[in-house]
Amino acid sequence: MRRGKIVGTGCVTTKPVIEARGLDLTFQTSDGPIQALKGVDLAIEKGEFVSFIGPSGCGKTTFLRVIAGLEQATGGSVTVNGMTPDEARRERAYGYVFQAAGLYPWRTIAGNIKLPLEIMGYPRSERDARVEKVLELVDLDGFGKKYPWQLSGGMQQRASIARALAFDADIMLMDEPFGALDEIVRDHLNEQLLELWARTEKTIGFVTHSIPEAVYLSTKIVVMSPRPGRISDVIDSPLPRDRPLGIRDTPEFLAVAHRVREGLRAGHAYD
Ligand SMILES: Nc1ncnc2c1ncn2[C@@H]1O[C@H](COP(=O)(O)OP(=O)(O)OP(=O)(O)O)[C@@H](O)[C@H]1O
Repeated sequence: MRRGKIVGTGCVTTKPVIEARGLDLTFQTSDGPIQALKGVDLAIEKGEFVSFIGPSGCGKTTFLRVIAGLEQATGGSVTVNGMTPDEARRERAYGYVFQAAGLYPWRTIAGNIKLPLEIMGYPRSERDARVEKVLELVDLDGFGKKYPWQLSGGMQQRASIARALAFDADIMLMDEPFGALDEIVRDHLNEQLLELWARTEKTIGFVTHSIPEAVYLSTKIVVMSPRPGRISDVIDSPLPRDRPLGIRDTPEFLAVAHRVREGLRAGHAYD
């Protein structure tokens, strides 16, 4: 059994869904080694919404890619649902959302969402049922027959989230999915993402540059600093899970945002 509960002497402990221990990653480049991650320790529990925030080059994307098995660590370990990242990738343990929506322009929205399911050999009826379900989850029901260019940027990004949801994995890894969108659209998508998270109870890892976005979305905020990339603070949010956008004006929210900002400032002291 790869995942689940460890039952000890009368107490039940749930294993973290994602766990990194002493994680190092050094890229060998023609200009010499680049230490992208150093001594990263982190445990993410089931159902958490974890944001990674830090200045450019601090290793946020690299960390997400290591979790996803798209980069190999050069030291330490990572487990995903108790598996190596490579095994977890093969078992489709996560959905991955990239910075750009990356939809094929010659395929309809439904066709884009279906593509990975087709490659994996899912039967047609199953594919159609899944597409309908995920379009509804991202509030795009009725848009399956449209082409990407017929949708706004925010809708395209929602379609790419739908594509990542199609395998119904428990984990979603999202690399700055709303970075290119204007603030009003972003606010709306943040609200929708929280609703989606509440409905599906997924575990989410989310990269962002935005302090308000990190604080609004997360149950845990991981502040990272560069050269070498490491974790400088981990903040467990005291905010309730049910969060109207107005929560951003409350003293509790501003206190968390202040701590994130302080963590980022401390990280910049390495410059
Ligand atoms: N494939 C690679 N080969 C060599 N160096 C790399 C590679 N990928 C990332 N790096 C380097 O590793 C460091 C961390 O990069 P990474 O993209 O993870 O940072 P980031 O925090 O996500 O940055 P940003 O916010 O700009 O996306 C940077 O110095 C980057 O140049």
